[in-house]
Amino acid sequence: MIDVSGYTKLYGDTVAVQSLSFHVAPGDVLGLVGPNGAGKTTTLRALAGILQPTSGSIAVAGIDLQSQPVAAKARLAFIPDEPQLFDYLTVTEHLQFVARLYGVTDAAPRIPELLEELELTAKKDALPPELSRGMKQKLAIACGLLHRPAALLLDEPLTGLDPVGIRRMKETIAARAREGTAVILSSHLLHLVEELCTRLLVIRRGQMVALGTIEEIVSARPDLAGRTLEEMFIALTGDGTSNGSPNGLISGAA
Ligand SMILES: Nc1ncnc2c1ncn2[C@@H]1O[C@H](COP(=O)(O)OP(=O)(O)OP(=O)(O)O)[C@@H](O)[C@H]1O
Repeated sequence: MIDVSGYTKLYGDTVAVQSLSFHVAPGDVLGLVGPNGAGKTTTLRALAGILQPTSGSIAVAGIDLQSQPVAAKARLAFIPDEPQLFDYLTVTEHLQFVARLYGVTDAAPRIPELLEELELTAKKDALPPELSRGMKQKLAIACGLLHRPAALLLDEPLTGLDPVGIRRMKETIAARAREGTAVILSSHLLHLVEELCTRLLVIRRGQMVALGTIEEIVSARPDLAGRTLEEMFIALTGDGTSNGSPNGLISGAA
């Protein structure tokens, strides 16, 4: 569903991401984790078609993002960590606008369903400046889900949500995966990653250091057995990793 091959991104002389290759199948939730500056946002923005790769290729639902950008983008949704909304459109108008952009034919019943799922019904006529940070985040996610994307890209999706909102958001993400959406979730919240993700992609300084299920990663690094995800993260991304070569840590690469 999402295929990345040799993705590399340079900013001038800075190598932000180097030769990243991975696959996310329908129903998979891939946790993209790494320290600050590791290249997670750069990777998500490339997958969303916002950043052009320096080299490599990306396909969504079998459609090449560089040669057919509009068709590929029509199959995905990218929810950035900062919600991008229109100040003069109400909550409902946002969804109606997105429905027209993406040609969603059943928007009339879908919009109230999504507003209910994301607990926005009471705010359906509000403008973004009247919404809290968490409500803005929920609206951005509702807009992303309206066209039933085949690939869902989420950058820190829980920012600003209250405990009930967090639980509902986790259910929303898990429900989309059960329906066959390929999900990539980038977060520093390792408990979220552990709970929702079927596989992990750990990057450090733009390079992949581990890919696979936790079991696959542990089988490539037996010294990580019995460790918490936080301890694994520190061992995989710290400067003093015990086995030296980052490439030796990669497991289950697609
Ligand atoms: N527009 C840009 N111009 C130059 N360098 C950039 C630009 N955007 C990102 N970088 C650099 O690319 C590298 C990867 O940054 P990126 O934002 O992808 O990291 P990240 O993993 O998302 O970090 P964080 O967890 O802090 O959000 C960093 O070294 C960063 O300084």
